[in-house]
Amino acid sequence: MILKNCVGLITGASQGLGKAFAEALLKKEAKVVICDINHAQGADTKAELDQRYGPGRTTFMACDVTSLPQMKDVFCETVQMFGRLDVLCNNAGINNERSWEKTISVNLVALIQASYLALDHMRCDRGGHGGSIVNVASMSGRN
Ligand SMILES: NC(=O)c1ccc[n+]([C@@H]2O[C@H](COP(=O)([O-])OP(=O)(O)OC[C@H]3O[C@@H](n4cnc5c(N)ncnc54)[C@H](O)[C@@H]3O)[C@@H](O)[C@H]2O)c1
Ligand SMILES: CC[C@@H](O)/C=C/C=C\C[C@@H](O)/C=C/C=C/C=C\[C@@H](O)CCCC(=O)O
Repeated sequence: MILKNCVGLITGASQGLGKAFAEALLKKEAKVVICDINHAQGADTKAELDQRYGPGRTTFMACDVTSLPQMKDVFCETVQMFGRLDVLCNNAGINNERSWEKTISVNLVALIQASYLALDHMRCDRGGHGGSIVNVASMSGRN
């Protein structure tokens, strides 16, 4: 898949699978926005990816995916900074057995909200270029 100069936004990408997805896009010469609730880890990861893949290709935006105003800002800043959005990866997820409401809010509601926001920027009839939305799930979701 040709991703050169494409722009990907990955939620929960300060560490773990999200960080690995960011690296996969950077290796294909895309630009990446990593957004995460963990400011310190996000800043460290941006610095590490800048060193590995060159400056100006990775941006960190601190946000809580369950906050619609924060997510609206993340999408607007992404397009202002890089001029386009081609890939959204809804990766942020938690496994909080003490609060099923919070788990549903992060793993499901935020994913749907972010997907609608992405469509606003990707839709060809609204000035976008189309794009792809990748949702990360779990076998736990089947049980
Ligand atoms: N690791 C596994 O074995 C596994 C298995 C099945 C599914 N998954 C799914 O893969 C995804 C990534 O998992 P991982 O193992 O890399 O997890 P991880 O805990 O290492 O990383 C998740 C990231 O999401 C961020 N995050 C959490 N809540 C957030 C919020 N409200 N707003 C913004 N960012 C938030 C965290 O700060 C963290 O950086 C998750 O959706 C998880 O459910 C992982
Ligand atoms: C229970 C694992 C998964 O459903 C939820 C993950 C939520 C947050 C990510 C991270 O903090 C924890 C990951 C833990 C993974 C544990 C075991 C995995 O090997 C399970 C793989 C099967 C699957 O859930 O798809």
